[in-house]
Amino acid sequence: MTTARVVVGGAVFDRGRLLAARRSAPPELAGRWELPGGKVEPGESAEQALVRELREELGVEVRPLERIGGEWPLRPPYVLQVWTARLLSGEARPLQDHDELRWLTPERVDEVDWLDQDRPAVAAAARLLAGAPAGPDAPAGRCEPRSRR
Ligand SMILES: Nc1nc2c([nH]c(=O)n2[C@H]2C[C@H](O)[C@@H](COP(=O)(O)OP(=O)(O)OP(=O)(O)O)O2)c(=O)[nH]1
Repeated sequence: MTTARVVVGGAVFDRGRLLAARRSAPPELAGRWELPGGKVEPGESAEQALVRELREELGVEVRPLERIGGEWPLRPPYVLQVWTARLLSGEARPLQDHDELRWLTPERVDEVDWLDQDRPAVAAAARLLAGAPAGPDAPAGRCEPRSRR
């Protein structure tokens, strides 16, 4: 049996909005929107990987807050786990893997064509951002709905 490898996605919050990133590659995913992130490397925690990936891909510094409950299969052996994160500094730019970024308020989160595997986590993130309970799989603690920088 192959061990699952984790891809960590970040539900990045800033001033009441969620960051969405449009993939530019590979061809089968290009044009669809995701929670930016990437593969967790050996010896790294998911939070460390998220901080590294968002620095590389978007040029921002974030602080991971908490994991959104659940895990979603990607192409084997990868599974997607999602963490909420607060934007600490930098202005997000599509430096790598993406060709467009958008900051979405919770009401407008459905405006973009999310990858199917991201949709449950995006819905949970939008509920957290709106200050509502995130459902049965929600993390026990509350996530700060709005960042204060
Ligand atoms: N980052 C990210 N990847 C996702 C999401 N949903 C989803 O299906 N994927 C897929 C796309 C890729 O096949 C894989 C992650 O690859 P990646 O290209 O973002 O990761 P990486 O930066 O570590 O990749 P690499 O260039 O080092 O190979 O997971 C998501 O929400 N975030």
